[in-house]
Amino acid sequence: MSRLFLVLDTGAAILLVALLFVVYRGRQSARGPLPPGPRGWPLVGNVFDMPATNEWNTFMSWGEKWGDVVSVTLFGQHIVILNSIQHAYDMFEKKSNIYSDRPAITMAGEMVGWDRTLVLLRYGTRFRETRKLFSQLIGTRSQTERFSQHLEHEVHRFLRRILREPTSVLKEIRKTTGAVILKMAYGYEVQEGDDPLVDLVDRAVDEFSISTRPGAFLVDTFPILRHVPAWMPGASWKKKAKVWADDLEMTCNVPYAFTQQQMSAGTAIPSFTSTHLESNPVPEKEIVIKNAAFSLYSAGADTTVSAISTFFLAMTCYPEAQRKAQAEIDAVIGNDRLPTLADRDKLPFVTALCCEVLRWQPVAPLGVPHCPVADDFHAGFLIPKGTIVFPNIWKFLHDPDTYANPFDFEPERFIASPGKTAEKDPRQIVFGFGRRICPGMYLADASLFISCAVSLAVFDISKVVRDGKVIEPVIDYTSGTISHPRPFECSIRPRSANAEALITAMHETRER
Ligand code: HEM
Repeated sequence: MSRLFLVLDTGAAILLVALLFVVYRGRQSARGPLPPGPRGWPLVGNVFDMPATNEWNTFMSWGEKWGDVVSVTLFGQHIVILNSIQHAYDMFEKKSNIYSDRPAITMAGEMVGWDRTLVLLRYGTRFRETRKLFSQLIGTRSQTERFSQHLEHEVHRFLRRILREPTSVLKEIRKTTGAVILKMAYGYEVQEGDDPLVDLVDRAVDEFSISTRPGAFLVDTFPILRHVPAWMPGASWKKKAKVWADDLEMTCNVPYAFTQQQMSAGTAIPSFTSTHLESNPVPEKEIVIKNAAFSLYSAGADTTVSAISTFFLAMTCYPEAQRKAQAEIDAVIGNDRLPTLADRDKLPFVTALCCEVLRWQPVAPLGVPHCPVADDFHAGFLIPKGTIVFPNIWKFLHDPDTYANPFDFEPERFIASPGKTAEKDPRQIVFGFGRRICPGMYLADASLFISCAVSLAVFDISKVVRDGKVIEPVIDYTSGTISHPRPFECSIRPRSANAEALITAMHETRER
C-alpha cells in the first residue's frame, strides 16, 4: 500500500513539476523571443522530435528549416542547437563569461558520479584548479613535446602488435591510447595481452557516452525522478545508474591507489599523479588531483581511439590519399627509419591527412554542451539562463560554405596552392570553444599524427578481399557524446620486406 502511495506521489510530483515548467517557460518567452524550432507538444515539448540516433543529422536538417540557432524544449528544459560556427565563436568565446558552465546532468553527473571529472565540472573554483593542473602538464605544444618519446615508444609497440595480429587493429588502438595516457596520468605500464585497467576504464568511458546522450534519460529533465525506487516498472535506468556508479568509483580509485602504493614502495614512475602528490597536498587538494588524473584518462583515451580508428577506415576507403601520404614519407624520410614527431613540419600532406580525419568524421559530433549562467540575448533571441547549448560540430565541419565537397575525404583541401587558399583548419573547431576548449588538444593532435605517420610508413591498408570478393567497409558511426566507427574490416600488410624489418628491428624491442 505504501508503495502505491509512493507511485501516486511520484506521478503527482511529475505533473506538478511539468506544469511549473510550462508556466515558467511562458514567462521566459514573454521576456523575448526564443530561437525558432519544431513545434512541440504541451507539457512534453519536443520529446517526439528528438532523434534516437545520429542526432547531428536531424539537428542539421532543423537548421536548414529553422536557421542557424534552433531551439527545442524537453519538458520545459530549453535546448539550443547552433548550426553555424560563427554563433559558437560569438557565444562561447566572445561571451565566455556567460557561457562557460556545463548543464547539471542528473543521470551522468549526479547519479553516476561523472560530475567529479573536468568535463562535467560546473564553472567555479574547482574547475579553475583542475584546468590549471592540466595546463601545467599539457597546456602548450612545447609542454606536450616532453612526451614525444613516450608517444613514439607506444606507437612502435603498436606496430609490432599489428604486424603479429593485423585483424585486431581496433583493439590495439584502444590499448595504445590507454597505454599512453595511463602512464602519463599514473605511471602505470599496460601489460601485453588484455590489461585489466584498460578494460575497466574503457567500460566506464562507454557508459559515460551513453549516459550523456541528449534526451536519453528522462531524469535529466525531471531530476525529481531520481527518487523513484529502482523496483518500479520502467525504472530499470536506476539499476543501470547504480552499476555505472560502482564502475566509475572503481575506475577512479584503482589506478590512483596503484600510484600511491608505488610511491610508498619508492618505485613510482614520474607521472601526473605522483608529481602532484609529492608536495603532500591537503586532503581537499588531493581530491582535485585524483579527479583530474581520472579526467585526463577518461576524456583522453576514448576520443583519441575514435580518431585513430577513423584514420584506418579512411585509409581503407581512400587509397589515393594513402598513396600520396606514403609518397611524401618515402621522399622526405626515406625507408631506413620511421617518421617522428620532430618530422612533422616536413610532412605537410600527412599533417593535412590528419586534419581531414578529424573533419571527415568528428570524434565529438555535438561537442559537449555549454550552459549560460545568466540570460543572454543572442542574434535577437532570448537564450534563458540554464539552457543546454549544443554546438553542432558535425554540421560546422560539413558546411559547404566552409568546406568544398564536404562529404569527400580530401586532405588537399588544407594545402594552399597558387590561386587557392587552404580551407579552415578543423582543429579550430573539433576541440570545442572558449574556456572549456579541450585541454588535451595538443596531446591528441600529436598522438594522431604519430600514429598515422608511422602506420603509413610501414603498412598498406586496404579493403579485405575474401573468396575473390572485395568487402566494402560500411561507414557507420555510433551515437553518443563520443562517436566511434562501428567495427569494420581492413587488410593491413607490411609495405615491403624492408618495412617489416624496420618494425621488428626497432630499438626497444622488449615486450612487457
Ligand atoms: C581527437 C581527440 C579529441 C577530441 C576531438 C576532443 C574534443 C573535445 C571537445 C569537443 C571537448 C568539449 C569542449 C567544449 O566544451 O567546448 C573536449 C573537452 C575535454 N577534453 Fe578533449 N578531445 C580529444 C582528446 C582529448 C585528450 C587526449 C584529452 C586529455 C589528455 C582530453 C581532455 C579533455 C577534457 C578534460 C575536457 C573537458 C574540458 C572542460 O570541460 O573544461 N581530450 N574535448
